[in-house]
Amino acid sequence: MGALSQHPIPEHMDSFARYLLSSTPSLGLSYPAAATDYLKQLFNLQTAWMTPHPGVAEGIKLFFFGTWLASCGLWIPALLEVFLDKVCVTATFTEGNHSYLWLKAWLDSNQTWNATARNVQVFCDSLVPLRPDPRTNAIPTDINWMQATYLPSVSSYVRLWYKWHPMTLSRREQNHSMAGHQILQSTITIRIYGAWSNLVLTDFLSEIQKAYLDDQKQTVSIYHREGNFWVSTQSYSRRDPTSLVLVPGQWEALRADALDFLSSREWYYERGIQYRRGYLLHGPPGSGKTSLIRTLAGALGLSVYPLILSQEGMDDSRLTTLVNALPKYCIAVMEDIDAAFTYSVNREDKSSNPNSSDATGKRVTLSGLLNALDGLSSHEGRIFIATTNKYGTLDPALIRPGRMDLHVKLENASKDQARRLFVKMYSQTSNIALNILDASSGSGDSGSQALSQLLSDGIPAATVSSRVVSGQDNASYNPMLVGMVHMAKGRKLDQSQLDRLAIQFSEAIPEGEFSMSSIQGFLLQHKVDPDMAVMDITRWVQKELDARKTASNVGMLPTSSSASTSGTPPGHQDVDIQSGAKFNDSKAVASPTPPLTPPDRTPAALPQNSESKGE
Ligand SMILES: Nc1ncnc2c1ncn2[C@@H]1O[C@H](COP(=O)(O)OP(=O)(O)OP(=O)(O)O)[C@@H](O)[C@H]1O
Repeated sequence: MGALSQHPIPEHMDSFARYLLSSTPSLGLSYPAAATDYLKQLFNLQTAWMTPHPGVAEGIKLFFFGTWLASCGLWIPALLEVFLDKVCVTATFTEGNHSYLWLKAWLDSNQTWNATARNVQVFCDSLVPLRPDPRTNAIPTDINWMQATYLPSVSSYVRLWYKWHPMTLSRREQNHSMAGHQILQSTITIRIYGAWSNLVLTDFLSEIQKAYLDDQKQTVSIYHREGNFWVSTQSYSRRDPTSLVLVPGQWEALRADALDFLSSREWYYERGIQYRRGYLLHGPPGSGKTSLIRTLAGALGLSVYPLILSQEGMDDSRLTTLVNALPKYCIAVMEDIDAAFTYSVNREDKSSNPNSSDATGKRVTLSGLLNALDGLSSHEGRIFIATTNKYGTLDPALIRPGRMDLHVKLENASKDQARRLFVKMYSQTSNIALNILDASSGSGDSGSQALSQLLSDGIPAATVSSRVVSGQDNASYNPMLVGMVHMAKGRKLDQSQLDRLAIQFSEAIPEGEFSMSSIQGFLLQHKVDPDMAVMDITRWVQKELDARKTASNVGMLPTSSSASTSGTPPGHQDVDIQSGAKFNDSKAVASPTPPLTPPDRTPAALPQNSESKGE
């Protein structure tokens, strides 16, 4: 304590002690003697403690400075965030969500981005629409050309401009668990600077959505099931509706009905009717059911969601989950709906077939399917399309109006369809593909070199083609190529020559005997040689009919392919989508100028809410 007395009591402490003693008489101290001593000791003790070794004092200062700096590291970014929140808009786009595809389509079509992109990850996709080459500003014409698209590299920043606003993009990737699978999920965050209101983001979103929709006009996306989710896995170029050779008016009527449905949301809401539409496409194999769905999806600009009812692991509850997870405005497809149930698709037939469940013991039941189709969730703009080759076996409850509103019957090729398919195949616009392996050029890949070799061996193109495909080979002829060879450009036909050959061709095709796909297959064998196709058709038809007769004799095939079509399910009449006449009446359908009445909204075509499901 001796050291403590070295420190003189400061003036202000003295006055403070006086004040303290006057205000706290309970301490029982009298100033100055005892109290002064007491305070002196107290003060000296304190100052001694606060006057450590100079090195320690510096350390303490350093400690406080470090703490201050560290707190700056916390509050400066927080303050910056508050500031940026005021002047920037930040938005995140996660892979798997539609908005991510919008952003990607916008980036793909953004010329500044494509011309200035650095530090990027490159993707190559043959189905992305071709963009002009930034160097030449021209669309690449080489048909092997695949469009490269860029995304910012992971963890890098990219700077762009959006309508006079600086913008940054950054991309992250994270492992994400989905239905037991680890999926690498990418997230892109954009920040638009100088955006005082959210309107800039609204503008941006509508711009990127438009870019996506513009792309979608050229391709159709197909989604697939991953557990209980839908993921986009594929896209394909839209099919030109004119390449689909149907009964006149059939395509136009179906398309008009679907377009009218898509623009009739209010109509459905006002009447309290589920805003959904169902189409049932039925007809023999190869009559174009799948092609029609794809073409329709392209024409409507909707994505396709296949509901594969017989897929392993699919049961009622999963089906309902998947149907509920469908987005607004899409096409859900149930192909070969009859095959979903290995027993008859009829509620009366309750015989439980031991083969009817998959290895997991799960399967979809008819009641489950009906419940999923009717569903409690909103069906906002969904189009359900089912296909079948066995129309007659389907349960009436499944295909009644309200579930399957329009039944579209596709048939084996008529003479008229065969003629139009021929014209389509050999019209000059389709010669584009024929230039790929132009043997006469002698240049190019090994395929065309092989063909050049054949030609230089003195075998005329048409001879090789026809000998290989027409089965005229004799023992001494050992073709080096089996199947259709693409020899050279086809003979150029003017319209009258083409029409004349097409009529000759169609006259050899028996009405309603062959599927469109088998005729297409035949024509593909002669794709550069229309004359040979006409010469060979009679032989081919006879061969096919003989083969059928043989097969039917051994009990493998019905004598006529028409027998394989379906019939009409009990209690149901087909609705002709054009005229309201029975769809079974092919003559009415084939009328060259079908009346295009408005899509049916007759009471019969609307859901019968009162009808119980799955009874
Ligand atoms: N009406 C048609 N017009 C043009 N091509 C057709 C037509 N029908 C079928 N094809 C062609 O035949 C092939 C098979 O057609 P698609 O798969 O659409 O038939 P499908 O009726 O769905 O057959 P399946 O019942 O066996 O699934 C396709 O290459 C398609 O282009």
